[in-house]
Amino acid sequence: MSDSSWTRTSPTTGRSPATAPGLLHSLSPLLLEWLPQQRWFAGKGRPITGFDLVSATELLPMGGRLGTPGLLHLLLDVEQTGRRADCYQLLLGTRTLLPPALAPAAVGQATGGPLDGLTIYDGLYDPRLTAVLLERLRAPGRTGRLRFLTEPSATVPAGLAPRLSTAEQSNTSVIYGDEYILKVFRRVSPGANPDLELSLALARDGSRRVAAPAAWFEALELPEPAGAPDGIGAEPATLGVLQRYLPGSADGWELALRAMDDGTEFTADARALGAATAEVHAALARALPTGSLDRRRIQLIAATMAQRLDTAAAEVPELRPYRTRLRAAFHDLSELGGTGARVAAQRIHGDLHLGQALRTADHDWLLIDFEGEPSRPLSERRLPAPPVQDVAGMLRSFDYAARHRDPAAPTAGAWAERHRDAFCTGYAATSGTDPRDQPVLIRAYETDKAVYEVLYEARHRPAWLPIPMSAIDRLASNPPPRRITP
Ligand SMILES: Nc1ncnc2c1ncn2[C@@H]1O[C@H](COP(=O)(O)OP(=O)(O)O)[C@@H](O)[C@H]1O
Ligand SMILES: O=P(O)(O)O[C@H]1O[C@H](CO)[C@@H](O[C@H]2O[C@H](CO)[C@@H](O)[C@H](O)[C@H]2O)[C@H](O)[C@H]1O
Repeated sequence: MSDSSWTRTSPTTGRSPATAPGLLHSLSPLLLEWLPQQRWFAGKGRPITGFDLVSATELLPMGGRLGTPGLLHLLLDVEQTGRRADCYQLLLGTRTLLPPALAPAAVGQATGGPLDGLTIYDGLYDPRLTAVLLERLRAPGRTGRLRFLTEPSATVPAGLAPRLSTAEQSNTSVIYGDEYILKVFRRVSPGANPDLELSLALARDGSRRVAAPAAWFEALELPEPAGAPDGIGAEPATLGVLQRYLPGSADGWELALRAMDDGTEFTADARALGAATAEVHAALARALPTGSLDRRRIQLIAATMAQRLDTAAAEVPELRPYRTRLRAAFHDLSELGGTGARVAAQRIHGDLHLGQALRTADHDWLLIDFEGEPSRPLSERRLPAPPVQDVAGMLRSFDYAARHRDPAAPTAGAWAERHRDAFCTGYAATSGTDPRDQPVLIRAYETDKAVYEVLYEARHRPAWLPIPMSAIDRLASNPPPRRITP
């Protein structure tokens, strides 16, 4: 590969003139090694073949006095196996000397260009830099192509102490003084990120089921890379959201596992979570556009699900013997479309599972992370969808919790059934619509989710593959969700 492929830049980048020349040239060799090691890097296993600098903004001058860090904001298109893959957001710190506490954040030492001799590191690890970011978020306005906005009803105090979140996550979050949490999106697409769009709509509707956004930032006027289906474009791209932090909260996954391990019941919580989910759905339907799916759209969804099954089966051989029987669920969905039935659709969470529900210190359930399924294009994630998709996600999650220690444990099936049932009962009592009365829809969405999970586990956690495989086995023999309680 020629050196020039590493230094190619868009002619219309939003970088500040002081940082542009040679910037990518000196960073490329470091990023080539560092990026694939990051948890949030989505293109693992495929070689990086080029970088394209979309924008570069100095938030704090680089190469200042000895010991003074600089902060450089980058949007970087990564090309893999010769095609543009994703755009990533990097907040790079620069120092002449890296203190030992920041060693785990090191990216490497730059040679040549404007960064020559400086140590480059992930700036989100550095409280001095994340304190600067909070100050920038508190003051609405523009810096280069970055725009910082605040929610008028929120007052974020100055000087809150930052710390990097240690949660396992797809993005990177910084907690400020136990009052606010800033999620910095790593993979960036044009348009409002549904995590901001939905949380804001819910908070403005008065919902207490969401951590209210107080400030956010976005990228403006970015060039559309040639031939990129989901590249950075004319619409502002959400880059980060500062939301209320819920100290002392625990997520539904931890709580369900604890209950499972202790042999205690979690059904009252499951019921309350079903009710909370129904409340969120009602608020989303009030606040954002709704619609109904016609025959063509239902059949398209069914065909897409069948396609995803084929893709997963091509990669995971364990799935192949079940393919024909699983397809029946998608066939039935398609037939449902053929009957002329219209299915109500609205904005939904899109990737709901127990880890996306936080139980506060006051035993109230809130939902977080409205980003949708990260592997799907943003445009698709923002379409109205049947709320039963979220219900199916949560039902899958109770099954995961039950089978987490031993997928074949004799008690697992009954535990899962009781909690799935309690969730549906809570949902039905609040919404007036019982998901168990939509067996074709719920079976199709549950099957689609289980297929997604098989692929997810095969790629990320192969030891967990038996968990969704046990569901595949069950779904292939077609029992619709059982109603235990009325
Ligand atoms: N508002 C909040 N209050 C307290 N903890 C939170 C809040 N939002 C997120 N978290 C914690 O951070 C973790 C990751 O958040 P999430 O939004 O799921 O990030 P990602 O989309 O990067 O995976 C959550 O599992 C939870 O532990
Ligand atoms: O955390 P994300 O929103 O990025 O979601 C991805 O990772 C999840 C695992 O962390 C994965 O969820 C699956 O495992 C969970 C237990 O760890 C379980 O509760 C979920 O039901 C199951 O789907 C999720 O699918 C994936 O998109």
